[in-house]
Amino acid sequence: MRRPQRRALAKQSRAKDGDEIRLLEAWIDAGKPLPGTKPPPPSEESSAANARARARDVVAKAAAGDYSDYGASTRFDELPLSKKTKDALRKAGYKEMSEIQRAALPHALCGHDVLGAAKTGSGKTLAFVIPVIEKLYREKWSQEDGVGCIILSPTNDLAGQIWEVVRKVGKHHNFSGGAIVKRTGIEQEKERINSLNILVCTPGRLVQHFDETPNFDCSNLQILVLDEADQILDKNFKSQVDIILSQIPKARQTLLFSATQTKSVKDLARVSLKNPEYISVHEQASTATPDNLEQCAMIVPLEQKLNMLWSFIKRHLKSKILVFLSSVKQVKFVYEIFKKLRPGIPLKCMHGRMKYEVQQAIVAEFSESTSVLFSTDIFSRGLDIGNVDWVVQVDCPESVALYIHRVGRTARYNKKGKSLIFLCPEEERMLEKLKATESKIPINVRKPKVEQLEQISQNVAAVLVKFPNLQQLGKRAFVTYLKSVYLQGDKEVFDLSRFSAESFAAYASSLGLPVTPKIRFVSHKKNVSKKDMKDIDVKQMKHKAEVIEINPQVNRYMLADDGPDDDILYPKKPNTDANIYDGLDDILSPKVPGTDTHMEPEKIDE
Ligand SMILES: Nc1ncnc2c1ncn2[C@@H]1O[C@H](COP(=O)(O)OP(=O)(O)OP(=O)(O)O)[C@@H](O)[C@H]1O
Repeated sequence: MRRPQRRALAKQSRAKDGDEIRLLEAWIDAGKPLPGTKPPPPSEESSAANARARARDVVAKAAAGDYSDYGASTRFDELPLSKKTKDALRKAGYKEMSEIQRAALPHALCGHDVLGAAKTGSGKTLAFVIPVIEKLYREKWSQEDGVGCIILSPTNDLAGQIWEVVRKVGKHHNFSGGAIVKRTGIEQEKERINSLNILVCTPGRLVQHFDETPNFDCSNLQILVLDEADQILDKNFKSQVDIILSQIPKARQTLLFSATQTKSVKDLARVSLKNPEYISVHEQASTATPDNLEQCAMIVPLEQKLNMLWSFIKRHLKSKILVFLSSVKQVKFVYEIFKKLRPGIPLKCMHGRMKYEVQQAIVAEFSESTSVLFSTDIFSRGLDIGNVDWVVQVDCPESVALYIHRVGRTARYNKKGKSLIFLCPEEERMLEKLKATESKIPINVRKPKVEQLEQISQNVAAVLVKFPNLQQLGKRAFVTYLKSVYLQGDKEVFDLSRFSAESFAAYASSLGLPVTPKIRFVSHKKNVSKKDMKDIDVKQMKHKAEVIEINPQVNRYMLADDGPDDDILYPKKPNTDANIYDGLDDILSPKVPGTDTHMEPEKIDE
């Protein structure tokens, strides 16, 4: 007897939806902002009761055919959104819109393409998630309609986080979807992917489906979203993004968001935006980083970095600290050594070679506890962890943009935060870049307090004697650090030839290593160029490597010592942890009904 009742309720709900959709469409059309317009500054703060009454009034007027210009709204409940979305937003505690949401939502809701830029932690995710949900709702999208929206993110972790926001905002709707983030279950996923309405994934994983999943069909796609758009459109993702763009319809809405937006016309031409709205809410701001962020830099010689980091942690035992290092080996080594030395605060580490589930567990633990998390750049963009007190950059970021994303893991959405960057004297050019007027980064340079610096290299050396496997790891950390400097494109900042042989020896000693690992620079007889190097079988070359010298002047490629293949130097590619694009680790998590990452189909409005 329950079934007919459920069916009747579903029918009733659909009829109700139909009425609401008609109202929303009329409202969106009648009150839509003109192209190129920005919202007026919000009027004087009114009381919460007034705001609620104003919102009720706006909705009642719309129902009576008197449509407001929602482009001036300050609250979510004043926008032409479905009741299901408004209820979910209210329950999640979202009432007032942030600047980027005020500016972008009215345009995105009425179907414009949007290119949105706003500082880190300013609420860009809701600015694209809400229009996605609303568009599919107004199109009466159902499972049978297949993939209606693709949201591309540069990493699995960020895809998972975006999916959680989609789930939260869409919880009263009937769409299916998921973050495509786990390798296991690909076969199961292939069977289901065509019935998912919203896919959140990295470009690499999506391409894998275009290649491997028979009948994978995106011909009905309504919206494409690129989060961290500047990164998705850069050269590392180019071939994957080109494949995706060739497989999806041109008649679609496209939303691009990032804290450091691409301005390259060539990049934008690739995504074929139609009369896009360029929304850059903080363009006139005096800083490119959050206002509540206090930033400082210290010039620290390479061999003092570990001492400095240790001393910093010891002086901030009650803080939540996120530490960026340049490679997986660095992260593992510093984590293992500090764990043995016990600074008096819980330590964690995260990098792209970990299983997605492990990463998720670490992120969850880190969100909830006072601790130190050592991480590669897998964590630098988009991830939203509450209450990070400090971001410490032990190794120099590859660009000013990456610096902005890394420090943006703290001081999120009106919260306060602090950041510290260690720069070697050889990398001072980066300091000039950060301090340049156009970078708009208010950074103070502080002198390290020598009296507060604890020298730990002897303790580290003692740990290495006790745990020989750590000695091997230390050696790898040394090699990969040099390798990462060598691989960086910006040679004004990253130039191994500026470091002396003595500083390498001192650095090795600071890592507790009894001797400086031998780094082999292969000077190829034929003077191989970087371009030609791509065609060389690096493994084969390794066996007959002509080891010459540590001489950064020669036109050379560096081969690591006799370690495993991942220490061989070869041109930078996507899908390596150093580059944070975890394409190879992209794994799909199938959205099986009943699992908690599935938007339940056919759920009736509560
Ligand atoms: N209108 C709002 N009211 C209250 N909190 C909000 C609002 N919008 C977003 N937030 C919160 O602000 C935090 C940052 O939001 P979000 O992750 O979307 O920032 P972002 O701009 O995408 O940052 P990034 O550039 O680092 O990716 C999140 O915890 C989110 O829940």
